[in-house]
Amino acid sequence: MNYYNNLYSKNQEKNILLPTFSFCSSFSIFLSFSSLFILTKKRIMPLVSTLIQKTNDLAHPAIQQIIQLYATYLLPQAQRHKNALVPIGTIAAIALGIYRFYTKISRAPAHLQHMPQCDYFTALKYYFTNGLVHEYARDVVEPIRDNSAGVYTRITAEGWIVDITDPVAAKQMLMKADLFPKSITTRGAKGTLIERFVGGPNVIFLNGLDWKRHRKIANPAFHRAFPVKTFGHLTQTLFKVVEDGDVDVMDIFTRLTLDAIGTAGFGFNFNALIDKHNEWVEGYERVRDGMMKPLYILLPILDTKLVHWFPKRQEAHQSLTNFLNMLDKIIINKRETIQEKRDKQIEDNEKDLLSLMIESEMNEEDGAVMSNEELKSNLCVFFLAGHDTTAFALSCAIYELAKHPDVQEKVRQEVNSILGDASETVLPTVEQTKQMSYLNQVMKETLRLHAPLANSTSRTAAEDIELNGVFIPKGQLVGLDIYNLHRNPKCWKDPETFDPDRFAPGGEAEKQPGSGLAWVAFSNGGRQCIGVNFSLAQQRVVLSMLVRKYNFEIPEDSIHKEQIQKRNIIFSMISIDDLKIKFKSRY
Ligand code: HEM
Repeated sequence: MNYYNNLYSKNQEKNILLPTFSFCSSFSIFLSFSSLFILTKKRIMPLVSTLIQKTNDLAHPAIQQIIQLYATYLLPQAQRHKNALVPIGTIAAIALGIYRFYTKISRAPAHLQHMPQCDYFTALKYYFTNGLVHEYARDVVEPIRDNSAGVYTRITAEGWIVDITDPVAAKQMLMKADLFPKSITTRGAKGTLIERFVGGPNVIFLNGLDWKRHRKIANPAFHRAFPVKTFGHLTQTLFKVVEDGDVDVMDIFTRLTLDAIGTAGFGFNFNALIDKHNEWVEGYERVRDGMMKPLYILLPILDTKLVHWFPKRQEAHQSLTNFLNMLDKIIINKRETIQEKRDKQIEDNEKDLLSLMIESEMNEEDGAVMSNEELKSNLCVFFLAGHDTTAFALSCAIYELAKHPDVQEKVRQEVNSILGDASETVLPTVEQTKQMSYLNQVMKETLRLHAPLANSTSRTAAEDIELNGVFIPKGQLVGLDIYNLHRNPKCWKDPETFDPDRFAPGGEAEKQPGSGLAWVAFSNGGRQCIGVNFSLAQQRVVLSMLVRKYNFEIPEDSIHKEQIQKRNIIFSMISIDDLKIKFKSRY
């Protein structure tokens, strides 16, 4: 643990707040010296002129403008009226101080200057204003990606990170999980909303032996849980809620996936599809929305010691406490019922993930266990990682089907050939969904263009290492830029075009250059998404039932007509505002 703490503190030195403090102190010193010079009035003019010239050569255009103003208007005045020296000197000192501040924080640290860097302020603006993903990619990342080894650096709230957009480098990183442990900076500061929800001991953030123990207990649950009946019933409920006309797909799929993860995760029905204003749904939304506020990530003290100043924030904390208390009770009850059923040898059909994890722990021969606290923390991350992501994937799939009527019809024909074309609702079985190969291609191509996680969580290089020939120093934060890797023209022909045939047998996806990884929607290697099959099964059931029941079109006045307007939210998750699709019943 000490080892990770050392890496942590090393990374913290690169946090964006620290240069601010260092600026304040160096600026004060600078100001004192300049004032001293000015007050003694000794040969001040030649010194000022030299400084101006030197700074002007190096400075950013904005600073150059300030210097030009100073040299054109203020300096001549100063030469005429000697009394004006003090204020003018102070302005000069401030301008130079700003320049120093700018260069100090906006340039990547020396050990990263051998790789391309994203513009600092553009990156910050994107982060804090929930910027549009495609604009950021087009203006900032693409020029860097296409003219480099696909390894670049950018600033984030965690500090300077090295991001990967190249398939070979991606493979090198993902296949050496031990050399790239998860960074603990991602968890958030102690006591914040984020940290209380997902920062506990769970499979997403743990490393080493603890991670292995969690994964060992959770893996069997995810290999056995294919609750297709649950997914089918929820889709039937969705049919009752949706009316013909413009449907906000993000809204309905977020509600459906919330009910799915509640029911299939730990046997709790949020009832979000039927009643989206009930206390549990609204409570969960308060927590989710609260976690997306960058201000509290940047200034965690507002979320902890000073939280009593912010009543809305307190409400979010209270909702989280209610949710965590509810999970505590569920876990205790589940342990008791499972033990009872074991004693009476009663078999359940579709078991939830929590039951399967408790059973897998009971079956462990080498005695690996998970405490109730650990079980709870894992349920929280299954929640966060599993429900918005799948809702996003479903929404984008329906969008692409609406945009490409030929693909929509081909999927419908395939599904009808398996489930029958009678005008009635049919719940597919696991076996039937596995036969839907074209639907599967559509899902994969959707996840390529619209990966719900635009970036992986950050890792920390455990030693000096090279990625695709680029040197990465020990202790450096590293991550996958999934969005820009999935659109890398070195891997994909016409990467912006939606083409499910890329994933046909023998298609482009199977013929990737080198031995890299160009499709990593669920990551890969030891730390691949544990919920991949759970999510894919859910998508197959929901999409196959929807294409049989409805035709889809993009409304004429949609802001997404040409391209989905995706926004960066938190943890590199992406959201879409107001994505409406026209639904028309077929029966
Ligand atoms: C379309 C849906 C989903 C996508 C695109 C997705 C994507 C990902 C990605 C990219 C990672 C790797 C993150 C990293 O290494 O930084 C990941 C990890 C993970 N995902 Fe998912 N996920 C999805 C659904 C789910 C579901 C349904 C669950 C659980 C119910 C889940 C649980 C997890 C967990 C626990 C991890 C961490 C695994 C580990 O580190 O051992 N995900 N997911």
